[in-house]
Amino acid sequence: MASVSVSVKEKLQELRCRVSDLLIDLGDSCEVSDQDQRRLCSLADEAVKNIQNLKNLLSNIVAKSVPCNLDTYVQSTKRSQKRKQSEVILESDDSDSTVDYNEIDKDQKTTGDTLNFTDDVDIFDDYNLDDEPFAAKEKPEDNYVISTEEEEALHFRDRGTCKTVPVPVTVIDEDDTDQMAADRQILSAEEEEDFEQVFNLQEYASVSTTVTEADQFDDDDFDDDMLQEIGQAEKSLTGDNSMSEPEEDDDDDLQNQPQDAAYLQVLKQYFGYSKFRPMQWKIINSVLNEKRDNCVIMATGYGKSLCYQFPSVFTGRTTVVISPLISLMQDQVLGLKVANIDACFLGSAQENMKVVMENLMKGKYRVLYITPEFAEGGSGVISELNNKVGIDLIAIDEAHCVSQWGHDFRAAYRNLGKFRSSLPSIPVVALTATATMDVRKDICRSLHLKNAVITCTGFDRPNLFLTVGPKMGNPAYDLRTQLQDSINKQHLNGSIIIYCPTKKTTMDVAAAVKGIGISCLPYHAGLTNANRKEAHNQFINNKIKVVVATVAFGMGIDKPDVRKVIHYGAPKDIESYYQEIGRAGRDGLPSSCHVFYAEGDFNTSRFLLSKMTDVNFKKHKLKMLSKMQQYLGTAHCRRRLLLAHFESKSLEDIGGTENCCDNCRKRIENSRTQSYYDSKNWGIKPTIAPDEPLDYSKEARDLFGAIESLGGRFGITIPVMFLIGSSSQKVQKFLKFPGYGKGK
Ligand SMILES: Nc1ncnc2c1ncn2[C@@H]1O[C@H](COP(=O)(O)OP(=O)(O)OP(=O)(O)O)[C@@H](O)[C@H]1O
Repeated sequence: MASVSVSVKEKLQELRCRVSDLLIDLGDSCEVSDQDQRRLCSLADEAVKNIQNLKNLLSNIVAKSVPCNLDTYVQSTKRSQKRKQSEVILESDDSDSTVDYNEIDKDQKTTGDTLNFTDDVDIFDDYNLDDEPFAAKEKPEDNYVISTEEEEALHFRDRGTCKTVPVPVTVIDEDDTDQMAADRQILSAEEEEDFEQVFNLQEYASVSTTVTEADQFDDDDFDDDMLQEIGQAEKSLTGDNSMSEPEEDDDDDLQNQPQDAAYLQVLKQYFGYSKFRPMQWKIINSVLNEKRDNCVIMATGYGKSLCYQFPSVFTGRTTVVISPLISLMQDQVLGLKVANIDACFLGSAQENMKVVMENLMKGKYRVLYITPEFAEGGSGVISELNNKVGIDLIAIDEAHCVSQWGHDFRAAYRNLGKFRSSLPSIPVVALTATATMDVRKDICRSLHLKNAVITCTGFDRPNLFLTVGPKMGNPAYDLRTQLQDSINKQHLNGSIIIYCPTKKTTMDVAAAVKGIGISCLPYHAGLTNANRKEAHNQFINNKIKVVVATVAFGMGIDKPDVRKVIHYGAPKDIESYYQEIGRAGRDGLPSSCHVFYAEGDFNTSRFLLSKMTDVNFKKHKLKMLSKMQQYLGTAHCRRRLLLAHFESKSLEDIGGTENCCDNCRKRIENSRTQSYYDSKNWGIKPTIAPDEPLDYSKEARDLFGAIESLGGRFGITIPVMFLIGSSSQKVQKFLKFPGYGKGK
């Protein structure tokens, strides 16, 4: 008998990756011959049979050892690596990239050794979460043991009951072997964000079964009423091209600034700001002087960090910050140290843990960062800190992770309510940039906030210009216009992030960008830690102006001069999109956000959703997906559509200007043309009505009619020539066919 090894799970993971890649490729493919269709079908049938065999085998193994539902087990292989992990292979080449288990050090394990988890081995908080934005991580359960035969069979070897299993290996592209080897080397890179969607869905699905009726809600879609309201607001604003200013620092009334100059002095001395932004002081005051809980929803880049960093710098006590990412915490600690504020984090990447703990208890640090997993088991440390030094507040950053209905659910966040209850006298401040009404309620309820002050600054980022365009599938061709500035000028003023949905697209797009003469680097979880750090540093330090990345890149990026965020492929949902474009224009200067998309971009998501068993959750995710589709396809103001997801208030004052979005700009230009025609009394109408979406249904019907009439044998050119009644030789033989010249 042998413990089930990481490589078994990796194989399963690879299998999942291959299948998902195939689906993505399929989404983009256009024409497949009948013969190829048949071959594909028979290969797919064969693969399905083999997967069934694999499931049966796993079923036997699992039934012997761990009582769990097989489907859940197979589908959540990735999560299982953390939850039921029995071995971890120690890394050799890049200590940063791997697990830093104190327990391993003690046992003096060496590279290549395996570590069997037992109850005494506490791996809490020991994953490097750098690349695992919101991976659920839980204390592993006991080992379970499988036979050598079973394990070998799981390695897809031709043995025993598993004779038919080898097929998945043949599906792996040779080109991908390096990539997979890289994936194997780094435990944290297993969290491949290409499949984040799959895992999130599965995790949601498994968790959502525990949702009580009270937890469920009906999320409003962008229904007709809402679109009508948006349309009316647009009409009322047509012609107004003044740029609405962000509600920003100008508001200097008494409520926004402290009476006592001592606060402003600390603000200046440590943070370098001469005044608080609106709402910052209100939150700080309610924590420091009223000891109130707070739920803070602030637009991206508004200044949430100061709200929790300031209090303990002022009092000389400590603030505990719970944050989802080690890299984010490392950046923040570094930033604070530069400002001469002592800070630390407790987690795997912390060296000299003993010294840090001693200093912590002596009151050296103003800000202590921990992960939610640490909080789960670390309330003892925190209450000791409170007794010895005093804690001003517990801040829960990215608090939307607490909600299953948000876009980045993380299981350990769900347990922070218990952590909070164990320290009832310390005020809690939950902060996020993206929370709908229901997510806000979920945050307050799950974190057990008491009589919380709710602050919402509004979500609008008026300096971001929003546009959408078709994705033709050739990145170099598609991106050329968007990157024109960079091509023309040697030194682009500001930086660009290009987001792609998969690792493969990331590499393709990066190659295309390089091909058109712009230096850039890719960033995704399949690269080594060193490569990712390199890309990150070069981007932050302006050595490269363009980074092409999956969504793994960006959380905590506070680069002020990102001038463009481009999505090459539809974003996952509105909330993720809002968060991702939040990295543009943080200095408040005009910046733009463009999405290239094609209808097929949603195919994979739809397919995955169709497999979900939890009806309510599936419904919710489908709504989120269709909202994103509506955003991309709308002829109305995109900004209002985007904000309508978060705001319940009237959107009349928002957007509608030339600098708002492509649709508003078009509408204003058209209305100008209309006025011009009117002033000339020419009686000619512009071809496009100023405030109405265009109806091309007749043209579409005619085109389909022409395609049908011609027997569906041609591309688009011949049917169009046929429709317009062309006299070209090419359509001469079709003159008598029904529909010829119908579109003249
Ligand atoms: N009172 C202030 N005056 C001037 N600048 C400020 C003030 N407070 C914060 N900032 C600046 O605002 C920027 C954004 O701050 P911060 O990173 O805290 O935003 P955030 O709300 O956490 O954004 P995100 O949700 O996108 O991470 C930083 O560059 C910070 O220096």
